[in-house]
Amino acid sequence: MPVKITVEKEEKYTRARLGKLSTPHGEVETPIFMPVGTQATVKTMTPEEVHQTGGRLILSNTYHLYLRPGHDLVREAGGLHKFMNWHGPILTDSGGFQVFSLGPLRTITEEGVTFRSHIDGSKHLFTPEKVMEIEQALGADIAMAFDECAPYPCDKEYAIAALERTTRWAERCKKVHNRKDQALFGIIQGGVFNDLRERSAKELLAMDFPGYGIGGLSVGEPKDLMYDVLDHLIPLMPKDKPRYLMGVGSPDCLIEGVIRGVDMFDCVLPTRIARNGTVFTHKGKLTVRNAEFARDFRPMDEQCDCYACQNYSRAYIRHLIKADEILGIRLTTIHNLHFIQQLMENIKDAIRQDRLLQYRQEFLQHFNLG
Ligand SMILES: CNc1nc2cc3c(=O)[nH]c(N)nc3c(CCO)c2[nH]1
Ligand SMILES: [Zn+2]
Repeated sequence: MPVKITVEKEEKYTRARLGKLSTPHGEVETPIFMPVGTQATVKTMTPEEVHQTGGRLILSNTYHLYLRPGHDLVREAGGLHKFMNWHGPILTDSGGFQVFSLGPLRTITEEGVTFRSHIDGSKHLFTPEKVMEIEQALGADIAMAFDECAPYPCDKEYAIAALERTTRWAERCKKVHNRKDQALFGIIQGGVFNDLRERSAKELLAMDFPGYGIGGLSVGEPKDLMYDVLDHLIPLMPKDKPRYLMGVGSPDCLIEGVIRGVDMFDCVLPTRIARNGTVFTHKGKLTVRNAEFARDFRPMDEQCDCYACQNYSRAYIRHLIKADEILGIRLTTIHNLHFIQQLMENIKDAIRQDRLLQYRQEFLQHFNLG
């Protein structure tokens, strides 16, 4: 069993749980936030900085690495861990989401998805079998099955067709996946329809994957709708397998997801907004590039002990960003990754003390959303 979760403690008043996820590249604590390293790098960070800010398990993308530099090259390099010098666990997404977000540039058939590269417009076909070949060549510890992520909103017929295809494609992935040191996770679909979610879960649970992604969410649906899907779905999932809510999320969604029993998260938000000069602080979001901070010599977040907040002022970081100096977005990225990982540490502490609902209250009080 290359990947296994051991639940250490269930929080008394919620479905939250503290766990250990063991993988061929080491053991990590859950709940866990995975920084996104789409093209085999967490943008602007060295692996040491990703680790320093609290990152332990990172995500990379099959779609992007297949197109550039190519999975054969990564295999020749000795696999993704060696290629990018990250020696902790890695998870690769299957491209299910990426090719579907390509919109008109792609065509879905039972065989797979034909799409045009966003890089040079060349034509490609992703089938479940092809995606498994790519993910096995990349060599991540966890490989996601090739799925069809239905958009939001979509009518029930569309969600049914996408769910049924996702189940058939999951079978095809399982049939050809044979890398023993890599865990294949199924992905539950079903849109925002609880009866379809139940059906997708049942069909995929019957295939006995070692872990499950919860797909088709964080695609523009209202947060309350996402929470409602989780409230209905998670009780149907086995307690001894990891639950990975794909593409989530913002600080409030991380807390709400943990409360509902989610173990794993990934989201580009912290690193993406950092590159736009916006950071999370204990008092909400702050866009440090704004003129109001030109002569503000305080740290970005006065309660933060990250490298950026301990050594640099808002004025300096704003100056760097305005001057297009790369150090600027490196510092905002260091801070945002540290902030999110610190939030996960606080959440784990709250689970240990059975006070996660109080922690939610305390955190959301100051952290004005938006
Ligand atoms: C940002 N929101 C989001 N929703 C997602 C939904 C899916 C999904 O349904 N399937 C797959 N394979 N990946 C997904 C990803 C990429 C990973 O972050 C998503 N990302
Ligand atoms: Zn900081």
